Amino acid sequence: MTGVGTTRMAGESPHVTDTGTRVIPAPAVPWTPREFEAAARARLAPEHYDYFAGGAGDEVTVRANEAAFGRLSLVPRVLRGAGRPRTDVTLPGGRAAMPVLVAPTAFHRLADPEGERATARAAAAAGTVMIVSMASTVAVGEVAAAAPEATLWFQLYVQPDMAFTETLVRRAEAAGCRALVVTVDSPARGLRDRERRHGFWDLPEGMACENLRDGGRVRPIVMSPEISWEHIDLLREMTTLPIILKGVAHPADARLALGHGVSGLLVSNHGGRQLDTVPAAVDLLPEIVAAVGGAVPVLMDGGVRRGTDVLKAMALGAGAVAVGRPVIWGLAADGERGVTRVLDLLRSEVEQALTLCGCASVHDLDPGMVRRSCR
Ligand SMILES: Cc1cc2nc3c(=O)[nH]c(=O)nc-3n(C[C@H](O)[C@H](O)[C@H](O)COP(=O)(O)O)c2cc1C
Ligand SMILES: CC(C)CC(=O)C(=O)O
Repeated sequence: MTGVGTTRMAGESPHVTDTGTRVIPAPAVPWTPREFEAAARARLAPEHYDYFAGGAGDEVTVRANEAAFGRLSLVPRVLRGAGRPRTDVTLPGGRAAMPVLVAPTAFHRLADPEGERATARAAAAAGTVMIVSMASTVAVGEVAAAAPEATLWFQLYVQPDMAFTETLVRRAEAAGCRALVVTVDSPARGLRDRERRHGFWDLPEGMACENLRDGGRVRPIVMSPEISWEHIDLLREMTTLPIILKGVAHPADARLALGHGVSGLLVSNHGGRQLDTVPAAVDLLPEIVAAVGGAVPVLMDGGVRRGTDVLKAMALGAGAVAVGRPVIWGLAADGERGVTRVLDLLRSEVEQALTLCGCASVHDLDPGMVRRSCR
């Protein structure tokens, strides 16, 4: 007889097979962040599911991000009497109750009519940071108004028209955003076959990138190969907000960034959506952490799906992690409630994994608790 757990969700009835094994049927409500994907897929138009799920090229990096966590093992410590662990962290833009942030992702109204408003309310309920995408389908000021308790950071693609970039920065400041996350891995848009196959180029009628409004029109997002460190210097002069560079992958760039007044780095390959065959984000992390030498916090995103993934990244030196697709899946599956549940699952998994590792907080994690296995 295999006891699979003591809690059951409404509507579930364990039954016994003729071999005597107790079977719990697939839950009506997803129990893990990964299980939300199927629920979301069932509700999304195929072209929108593929936009959210897909990546660049052969999606080598999309797969690598999750697979790399599977190749890392956690080695717990015992008998430390650590008690119930704390999960809160201090970040450049303030504190968060958990080390899992909402990564910037575009077009939330494709997933739920409330769009980014719903995501922000769920992030506020979880006490975590939502990084609002510049390509949000609700203007950042309205996101802030819908979730006054939320801690928001604003993600920016520097626009070659620096006067308009300044307009975007002022909109983020006026909305109360506490940091700017400047995405630097996008001098061009990634080559995404799934989007091309569907001919997914535009948002449906009545939906737009609301932050890009300029008079009577909505500007297109320009991804320009002309953007350079000079633009980061201009941004640094433009605002007192902490600047976090998102998408740094090479340790040489991490070292360069330190000379440009940044308050943090977010190691990321854009969820495998920009340059395909970039290494898994968690595999890039140790070299970047070493290059930065503690000068600024290093965050990471890409492939985080479990509390144990969060611990692995933090043991390797991340100050926090962010999740992209799991939040989208929660939003598409069940709106604000779905995002709340995804974040709550991740928070409780982090707490449980810290307990099992003998840690009183994320500060007790260290690289010696992570091993690379040959799987
Ligand atoms: C549908 C989608 C839209 C995204 N939009 C943006 C964006 O507007 N700006 C940005 O910097 N990154 C964007 N990203 C990348 C995420 O911020 C993040 O790097 C990535 O999703 C992390 O990987 P994960 O989805 O495996 O958690 C997007 C990712 C996805 C999946
Ligand atoms: C609208 C896009 C620029 C958003 C993005 O970064 C992405 O789809 O990965």
